[in-house]
Amino acid sequence: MEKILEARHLRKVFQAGSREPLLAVDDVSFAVGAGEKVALIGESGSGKSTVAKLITRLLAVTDGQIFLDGEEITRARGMKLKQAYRKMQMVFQSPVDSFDPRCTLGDGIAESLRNHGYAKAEAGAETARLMELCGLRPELSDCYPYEVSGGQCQRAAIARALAIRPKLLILDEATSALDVTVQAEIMSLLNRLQRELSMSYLFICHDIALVQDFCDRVLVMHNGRIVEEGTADEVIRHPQKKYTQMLIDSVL
Ligand SMILES: Nc1ncnc2c1ncn2[C@@H]1O[C@H](COP(=O)(O)OP(=O)(O)OP(=O)(O)O)[C@@H](O)[C@H]1O
Repeated sequence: MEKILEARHLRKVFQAGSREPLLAVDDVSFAVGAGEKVALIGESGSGKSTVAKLITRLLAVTDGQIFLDGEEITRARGMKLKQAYRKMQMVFQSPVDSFDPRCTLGDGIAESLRNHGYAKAEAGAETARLMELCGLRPELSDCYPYEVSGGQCQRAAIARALAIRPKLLILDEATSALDVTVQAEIMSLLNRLQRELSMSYLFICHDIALVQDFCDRVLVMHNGRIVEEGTADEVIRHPQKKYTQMLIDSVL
């Protein structure tokens, strides 16, 4: 399978003032294939978000390499990083915070399109199409982030991430702040979008039950390392590590 993302031996050490250095990510290697949905799970503090931030270049790696669609982006900056963001987008846990509170949802999505070369009129039409694709009524385009529900705002954040047709979507606890029904709606939206647009997902969450029917492969993270890997069924039915069993017991 063609690889859209490859992380090789990633390491991240946080060094804050006089405190002991903290090894948050320790020799993490994995790949995400084209069209593949991979889950990265683990308890709070295991290093999942740090991995996401290293891959999206929001944090600099201490060591290791990152390849996106065959090209190394480990230290990409400027134009090269902008080009990488055309292929990879991220959706965060708190959709309201990821939008500018002074802009409507429609403006937020259109801005992303404009940043990537769309003319104003085209951006308006494409925003409407994306909102429809993500199950949002057109009139919500004029709402501010704090005027809509968490689920609607997360759909808008997904619409914005899709604006430039990325090959890879990194979702960091993207449904964790939503109640169970809305969570299920967003998972079903993500499933539909994946089928229609053949994207790859790196789905980061602490809840193994959520990814059970959704992801092709599961990576289990503990203390900064990937300790187990397999299909969701393999990992859930035959966990190899006590830690994975504990994660399963806590939710299933
Ligand atoms: N900017 C930072 N500076 C110092 N330490 C950090 C920083 N970001 C994260 N850490 C530490 O790195 C470790 C891993 O954190 P990380 O947020 O990646 O875990 P996580 O698995 O995503 O947890 P959560 O789901 O709670 O976000 C934790 O011990 C955390 O306190």
